[in-house]
Amino acid sequence: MTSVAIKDLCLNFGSVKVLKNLNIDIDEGEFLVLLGPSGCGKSTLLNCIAGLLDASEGQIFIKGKNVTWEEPKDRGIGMVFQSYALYPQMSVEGNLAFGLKNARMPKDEIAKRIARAAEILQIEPLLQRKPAQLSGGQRQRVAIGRALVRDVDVFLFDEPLSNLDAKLRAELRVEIKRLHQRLKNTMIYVTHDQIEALTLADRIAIMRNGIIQQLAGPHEIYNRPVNLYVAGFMGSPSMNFLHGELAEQSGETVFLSNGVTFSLRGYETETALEPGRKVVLGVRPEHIRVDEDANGGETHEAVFDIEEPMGSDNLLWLKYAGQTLSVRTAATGRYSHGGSVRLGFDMSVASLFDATSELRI
Ligand SMILES: Nc1ncnc2c1ncn2[C@@H]1O[C@H](COP(=O)(O)OP(=O)(O)OP(=O)(O)O)[C@@H](O)[C@H]1O
Repeated sequence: MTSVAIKDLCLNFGSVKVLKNLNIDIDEGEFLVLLGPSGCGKSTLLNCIAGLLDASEGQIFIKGKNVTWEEPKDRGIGMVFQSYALYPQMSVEGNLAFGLKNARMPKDEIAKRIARAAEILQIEPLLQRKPAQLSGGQRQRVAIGRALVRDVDVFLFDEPLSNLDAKLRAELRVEIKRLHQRLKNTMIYVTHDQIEALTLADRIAIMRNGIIQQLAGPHEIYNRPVNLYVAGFMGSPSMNFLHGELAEQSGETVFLSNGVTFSLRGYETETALEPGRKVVLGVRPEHIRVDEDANGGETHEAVFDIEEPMGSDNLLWLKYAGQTLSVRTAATGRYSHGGSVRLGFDMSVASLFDATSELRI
């Protein structure tokens, strides 16, 4: 069943169109991540769903009810902000109880809900402390608790982990995933961190300039990006892009780039690969094999520039066909600047894009 439906949603700030005709159906219990660069409209979309901003056009439905003009408190949503938004003069317990007291909930029900949230989030020992006496991670847990006690259908998170250091961010990320598995609420989560998006999401909506570029599962987005933008945005370091054109040689379609020929054997597409078409070949750093691993099939000689050890593996930066390539490999310390490295490209996991439309072929 659909939990949140966004229909033809537009939002303008004066003459600036920030959200452009968005349509999304979010299933009950789904974890949807809104991902994109700063300024693409993620928070604006979340705020529209929350009712903190009014839509300029279109409608928002939550559990089948049109909530486009409902007050935030009547939408059945709980929101968690990056800034925690806790009341500094109140204890953790006071912060958790505040909204419920305002809604005139009976005391014993409030106590029951706080006890449950505190148990789920493991903040029982902190209930009498003030926010200033908590670490960043503990504060964010309390902020999540405040949404939890409201017993809402939909949780909205606006970059909840951005203020935390890397280690804590990774820990809380796992806790949020666990929380979702336990509660099975619908969650909509804004971030610009692609690791958070890939690890948490059932589906990711990649946004750019107020438009959704691709809405799909993490595997699909990473492996079959619909256009050059999504391909370049997901993955660190970015997918390698080689510019060139399609050609036919000995009855086979090949890719030519700066005088180098690549066989496209293994590349799956339903589109005709017409010779002469200008294209961009995209290959992820982990999909290029080096040296002995590259044996078998077509190989290419690239020139080694530098190596970046990443702990679990290494990044090699190479020059090939006048372009820079990054390659992720277990091999280390073997190469010297200017030396040659043999490469094998696996076309079954590569991406081809039309150079003009930038769409996947
Ligand atoms: N109140 C406002 N008035 C005018 N323009 C605004 C207002 N709020 C946001 N914007 C603009 O709308 C665009 C989208 O902003 P939004 O905060 O939704 O982006 P975002 O993707 O969440 O970015 P970030 O990750 O930096 O928070 C930006 O260009 C921003 O400058």
